[in-house]
Parts: sequence; structure tokens; C-alpha cells
Amino acid sequence: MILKTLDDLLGEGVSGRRVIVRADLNVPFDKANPGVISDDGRARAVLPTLIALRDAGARVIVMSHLGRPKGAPDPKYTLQPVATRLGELLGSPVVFATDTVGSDAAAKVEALTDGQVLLLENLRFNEGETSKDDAVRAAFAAELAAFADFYVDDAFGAVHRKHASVYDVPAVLPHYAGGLVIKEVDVLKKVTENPEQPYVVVLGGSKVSDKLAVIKALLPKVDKLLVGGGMCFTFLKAQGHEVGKSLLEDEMVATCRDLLSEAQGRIVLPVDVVAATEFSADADHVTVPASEIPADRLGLDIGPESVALFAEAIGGAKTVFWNGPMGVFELAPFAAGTRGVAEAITKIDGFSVVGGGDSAAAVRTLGLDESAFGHISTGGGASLEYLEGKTLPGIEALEK
Ligand SMILES: Nc1ncnc2c1ncn2[C@@H]1O[C@H](COP(=O)(O)OP(=O)(O)O)[C@@H](O)[C@H]1O
Ligand SMILES: O=C(OP(=O)(O)O)[C@H](O)COP(=O)(O)O
Repeated sequence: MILKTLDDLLGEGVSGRRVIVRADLNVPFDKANPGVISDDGRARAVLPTLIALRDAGARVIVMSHLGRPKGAPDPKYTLQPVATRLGELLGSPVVFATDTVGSDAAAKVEALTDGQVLLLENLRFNEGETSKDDAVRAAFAAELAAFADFYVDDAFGAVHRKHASVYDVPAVLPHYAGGLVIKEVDVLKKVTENPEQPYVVVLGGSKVSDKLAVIKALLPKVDKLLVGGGMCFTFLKAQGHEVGKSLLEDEMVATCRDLLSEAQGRIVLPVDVVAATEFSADADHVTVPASEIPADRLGLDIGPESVALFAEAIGGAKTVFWNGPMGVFELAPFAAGTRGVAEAITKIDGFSVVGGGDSAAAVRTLGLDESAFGHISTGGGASLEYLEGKTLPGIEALEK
């Protein structure tokens, strides 16, 4: 990667200068306790960058998205609790702006003193952040850029998004890659260029349509692609099975059918599923064959036979990449599939990468040994698209 890094910026001197940092503070919240962060790994991952800038006397403006609000303020997705947590981790309070580029943000940017850190409200409360219209994104980016002298991208988890804060702000400010982005790309580069065979990819989670697109590109590169989590039901439907009330992307069923035929047995699907009456920890649940999901139930985890099948494929691998929990691991009755697959990955005689906000959170909240994985990446979609060989908009913008 030929690009300027945070060290270059620190070398140029930042005392008294305003630096805007794109971070990925899209942390998971406790499903049972709204407002309580269940895993602060992504906030911890950006700390070295924030500390280095703070200690060098910069006036630090942090920006991030949280969840997928629809371009307007939505209290459900406020970054306020993240500002509080970030302050605790930094050991000094983080100022919070209640808007992103409005009057509160402008006043707080103006009032920043050397070494202070400010977090702007959720970028996605503004339609300019994710707009497909270049001019609309550029206009929002110009408002963000006006706050600062320099731009640092340390949001690896979002580098695959062609969004204003990722792609357009670096077009108008001197730009630098943070240490997290550099570290993540270094590891993934090795896996992309020369994965030791057999190479097994495990996919799950709930961002089904995003990740189905990646499968086609990854298929020729892998020995086996194991599909669990919310991803598997569109494939099961494509095989002709009914999936009840499970997560389903109806319009992708035909694509999945094509992928299954192209894969010639290399896509492995669950053979049993934990089917519940509703999306709740107290719901009645039974393990059923994947071909017999009752019409009034939804699959919330893969079953034990699937775990054994997946563990066997993983056990023979020299390289494993895993993104996306195998089930709704946040609810105890549906955590066994994720735990089983994660444990199998920790035992391989080879190199493993876990990617994704929720997958990394699962490793930690289920109490697995983090050191047993080769690398735990903060980005799921970002690392998948990197492995696919795509040029990522955030990296491209930094290289320009
Ligand atoms: N069968 C399922 N039905 C609905 N949601 C699921 C299912 N399996 C996993 N999930 C959910 O997927 C979410 C994580 O998906 P995703 O964002 O794609 O992963 P990551 O953040 O690791 O990239 C988790 O919150 C988990 O509860
Ligand atoms: O959580 C994220 O990605 P991931 O679930 O693929 O790890 C990133 O914060 C990107 O979020 P987005 O997929 O809503 O753009």
C-alpha cells in the first residue's frame, strides 16, 4: 500500500491543528438493555490512533456511523453512549455533538482545545453520507471537511462503503491511513495473495444480500464455503425446502440456485436447524432437519449435526476465514452453533481470520480464547470484499 500514514502526519506536527478521524464505532448493544454496549472492541481498536493524536496536542474530531438509520436523526441510533464509553477508555471525557454538521457540532469544533476529543453524532443521520448521488455526498463531505485541517481514516470496518466520510472527505483534505487500517490490510493481503490450501470460508450473520454478492467472487478461490446464520435460509429455499418465518431474501433465491450449481458441492449448508416460535430468548424451540422447518417457526441457529459437519470441514483446513455468527448468539438458547464453529476454528493447524463487528463480539462475549485466532478483524463486509480482490473505496481514496 502506497499511502501516507498517521506516523507521517505526526511527523509533520499536529499540535493545535484540527484532525478529523473516521472511526468505525458501530458497536453492538445489549439486546435486553437498550443503551448498554455489549462489546466495545471497535472502540478499543481505534484508541491507539486517538491517543497518539491527543498526546501530540491535536484537536481531534471523531466521526462514525452506528447501525443503519435512514438519513435522518433517529434516537435509537445515537452515538451518545459511545462517546461516554470512549471517554472512559481514553481516561479523559469525550465532548459529544448532538448533530453531525449542524450548529452544535460547529460550536463544539470551534471550542476544542489542544488534546481534546470530540465525537460527532451519527453520520447516517444525514442523507449525504450514504447518497448514491456524487454531488449530494460531496456537499456533505465539504461540510465535514470544513471542520478540520487533516483527515485520518481508521475505520477499517467501513472502507468498503463509498460514503461521504470514507470516500469524499479524503478527496478534499490531506489524508492519512490510521494504524488499524494499515494492520488489517497487511494481514488480509497475505490471506488474499497466498492462502495456504485447503482454504475454507465460513459465512453467516444477517446482512444476507450484501454477502451473497461476495460468494460468487469467492467461490473460485476456496475449497469449501460453509453457510450458516441468517444467510443459509435463502440457499435452503433454493434447494427446494420451505424455511417457515426464517430470514429470507426471496429475490435472491434464483441467484442462490445458480451458485449452488456452480459450486458443485463446495457450498455446504446446515443439515439441522434450531427453529423457534419467535425471535426471543424465551421462545419455544426445537431442533429439526433443515428440510423440515415448520411453517410457523424461524431458524435462529444451526443444529448440532451441522456443527459437526462444519467442524469436520474446518478441521482439515490450513486457512479459515469466518464472518457472520451461525445463529442469534446474543440469545443464550441460540448460541451453540456459533460457539461450536468458533471452537473448531480455534483448533486448526493453520491460519484463521475472524471478521465482523458481531463475529468478533461473539468470540469475546462467548468467552473464547482470542489468542487462538490468527487475526480478529474489525470488518466483516470490508474484509470479505478485500478477500474477493475488490478495490475498496476507502483504500482507493487514501491512495489518491
Ligand atoms: N438465523 C438468524 N436469523 C436472524 N439473525 C441472525 C441469524 N443468525 C445470526 N443472526 C444475526 O446476525 C447478526 C450479525 O450479522 P452480521 O452483521 O452480518 O455479522 P458481522 O457483524 O459479524 O459481520 C447477529 O446480530 C446475529 O444475531
Ligand atoms: O458493522 C459493519 O460491518 P460488518 O457487519 O460487515 O462487520 C460496519 O460498521 C459497516 O456497517 P454497514 O454494513 O452498515 O455499512
